[in-house]
Amino acid sequence: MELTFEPLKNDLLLRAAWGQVVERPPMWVMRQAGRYLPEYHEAKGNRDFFECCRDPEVASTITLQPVERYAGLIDAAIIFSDILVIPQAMGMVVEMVDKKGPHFPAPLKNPQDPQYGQVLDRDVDVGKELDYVYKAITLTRKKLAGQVPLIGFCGAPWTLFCYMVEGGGTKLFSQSKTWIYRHPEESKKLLHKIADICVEHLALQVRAGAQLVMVFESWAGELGPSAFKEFSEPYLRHIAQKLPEKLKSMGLERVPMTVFPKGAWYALDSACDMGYNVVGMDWLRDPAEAVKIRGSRNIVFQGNADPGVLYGTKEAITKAVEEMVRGFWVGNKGWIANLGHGITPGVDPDNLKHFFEEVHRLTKSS
Ligand SMILES: Cc1c2[nH]c(c1CCC(=O)O)Cc1[nH]c(c(CCC(=O)O)c1C)Cc1[nH]c(c(CCC(=O)O)c1C)Cc1[nH]c(c(C)c1CCC(=O)O)C2
Repeated sequence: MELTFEPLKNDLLLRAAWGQVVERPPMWVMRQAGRYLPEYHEAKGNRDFFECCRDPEVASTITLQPVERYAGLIDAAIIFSDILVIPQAMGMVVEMVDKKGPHFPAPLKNPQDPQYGQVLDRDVDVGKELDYVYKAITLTRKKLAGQVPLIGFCGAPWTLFCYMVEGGGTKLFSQSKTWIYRHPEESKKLLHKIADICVEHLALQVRAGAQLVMVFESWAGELGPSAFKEFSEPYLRHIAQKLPEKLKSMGLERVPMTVFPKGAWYALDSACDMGYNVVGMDWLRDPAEAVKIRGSRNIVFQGNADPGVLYGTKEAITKAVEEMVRGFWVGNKGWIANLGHGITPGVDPDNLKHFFEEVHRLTKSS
């Protein structure tokens, strides 16, 4: 049951993500639909964040805002949703506290916490629980009318696990570390359960119209190399392996897959072998060094300017773009221009325009 939409007028992102030679690098930025845009606040009004995610009309409107503002420059839309919809689908309560971020009133305390057993045993009907995401994706594809491809996403198991046990953002990761270093087997059971739900959620997003999927491992950098190998990598691999199988069983074509193991600079080499087409990276990594590590593998990089450079001058932004272009843009392939993490509140939207224009200017004839 494949839905049909208007053909893509701009498929640059998809061609680049498959590793093809392209006329210029595609570009978009993480969190491009968000708080730095005045029109975002207008569309959101005084609604709660998750209320906006659950309303396909509002979610699609917000998704389209950067595509409209940066028309002709931006090469992708990313569905307005959140990584924390998976813990919600698993039965946990998650609130978004204004200016503070996500809050779980009842995080998973330890393996004896009855909620842990409930979350593990629960037979999650992902299609039903997250139906609003799929409706928002389908509606967004219709509204996009082929302008640019639509990206679907999920949080990676380790990152979602952190939120589920910490109850929100954290600097110490004390609960997450207590779990993995005191209860490794119980932690892995939960990570595995989350990974299976990720596969299902991504597959259903593709069925609804997502044309590339991205897995956000935002807290990868909290793990050292060996803990990453044990508590993050196996689940990232699981997703990359199972998603194409799942899509096939649903009669759907495969889509390019991106992994973003933020902060895990030591894992770049293995990230190139995890089964993903695209590997995202933050600004701690020098582009030319990353390209060296990749070697001859047909992996595409995504990133990686410091999002904070957008608080700077136009000259500073130009310099950051020049560094990326010099390092990443070799042989007219292998790079999707982006920031190294999400765009932050308070950035002047015109500075993002300058960022996009400079990527264009500096890559058009090379
Ligand atoms: C860790 C994480 C979350 N959510 C997400 C991640 C992974 C990426 C990353 O590492 O940043 C992913 C995400 N969140 C959002 C998107 C939408 C699409 C897009 O990129 O434009 C995406 C891809 C919207 C959002 N998700 C959220 C907002 C802000 C909501 C608001 O206050 O209006 C938006 C636009 C809220 C959110 N959601 C989350 C946090 C920590 C916060 C709050 C604080 C913050 O942004 O610093 C969890």
